[in-house]
Amino acid sequence: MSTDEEYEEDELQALSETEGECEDGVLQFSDSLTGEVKPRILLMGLRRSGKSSIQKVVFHKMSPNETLFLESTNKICREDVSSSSFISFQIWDFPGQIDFFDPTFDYEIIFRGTGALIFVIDSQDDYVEALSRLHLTVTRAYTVNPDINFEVFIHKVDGLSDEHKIEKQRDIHKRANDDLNDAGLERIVLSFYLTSIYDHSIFEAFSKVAQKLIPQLPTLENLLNIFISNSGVEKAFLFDVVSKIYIATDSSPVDMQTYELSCDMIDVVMDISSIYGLANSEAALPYDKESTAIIHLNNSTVMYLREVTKFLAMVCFLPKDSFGRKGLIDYNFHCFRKAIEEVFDVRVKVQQNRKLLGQRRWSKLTAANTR
Ligand SMILES: Nc1nc2c(ncn2[C@@H]2O[C@H](COP(=O)(O)OP(=O)(O)OP(=O)(O)O)[C@@H](O)[C@H]2O)c(=O)[nH]1
Repeated sequence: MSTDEEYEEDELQALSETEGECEDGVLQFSDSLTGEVKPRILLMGLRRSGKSSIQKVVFHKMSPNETLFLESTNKICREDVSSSSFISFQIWDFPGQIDFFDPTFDYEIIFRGTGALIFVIDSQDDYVEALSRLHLTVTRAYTVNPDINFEVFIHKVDGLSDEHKIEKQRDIHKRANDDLNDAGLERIVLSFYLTSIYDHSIFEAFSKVAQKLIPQLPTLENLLNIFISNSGVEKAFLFDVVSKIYIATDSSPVDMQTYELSCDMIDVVMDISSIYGLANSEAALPYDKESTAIIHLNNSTVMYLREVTKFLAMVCFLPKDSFGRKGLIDYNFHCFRKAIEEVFDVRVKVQQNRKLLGQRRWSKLTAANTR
């Protein structure tokens, strides 16, 4: 074990002891010592900017209107998202008022294991304070861990006209980057997204954030490219059916309408299956190996959904003519699924090895502490 890792574990151990009284789902550190280490996604931003709403809508299927009744978060809330074999990370929702100068908040430990930091800015509010907070957060995080992906969600854009949205994005982009340039930190890259929980933009933005944390992404894209070019398909997405995050697509550009249609198709399949398709009513998901759907659109395009793994589905768009060769498409899909399984097998093996290593470290640590 490297000295760095030893140091981090000592710190985590100390912190887990001080955070001992946390409730379920609220910050606890011991898992990272015993089990698989999942990349962290931090949700930060000012109070009421919409952090908890984003988490609830994307990962808990909460309807956007219900978020009006969400109470303010006053503790760091951690949640594991490991619904699919590829999407495996933790989301940490921070209370808006977190103070970097508070000695009990050890931001170094938190940032060290972070994959992405999402900073939420309420676009319907004055964002001067949010921008200075963004600057402080990003510079702190970058000094601890320069590998973090910094993602800025310009949120609640549902109330703005298209012109206004672009204007705000340009202004926020300019001001945030100017602040970084003034501090001599132009090497920090911020990515900006216009988001709202009232449409699909939040799912699209989260998809892009999650994709950056999937090490197998180039392989998946490659497989999708091979699949579409040999099957007469125009566009294919690989979806996590629970969150409707697309974890990969082929290399042609993504058009928002296609993405929205795919999300709607997944909703239709899940809704119909949960009403009519469940043989065993205790099954966790109304989705299994038999799940498949074909929708003919009125513009001669066919949408085709197939199950790939327990939690992944492929949704593709193809012209009606190409769908005539369904046998070929199904054969190619079969090959695609086999390849995905192989990628998945490698990942499972790596995870098992990591877990073993973690358990060994944990027993070493506890043995050392009891001595
Ligand atoms: N119009 C609009 N309102 C939103 C959107 N997202 C969240 N909200 C509203 O913003 C308010 C605050 O949302 P929260 O999710 O509680 O905000 P938060 O950032 O978690 O707040 P703290 O827990 O205090 O840090 C709620 O009333 C939400 O309904 C959005 O995309 N559009």
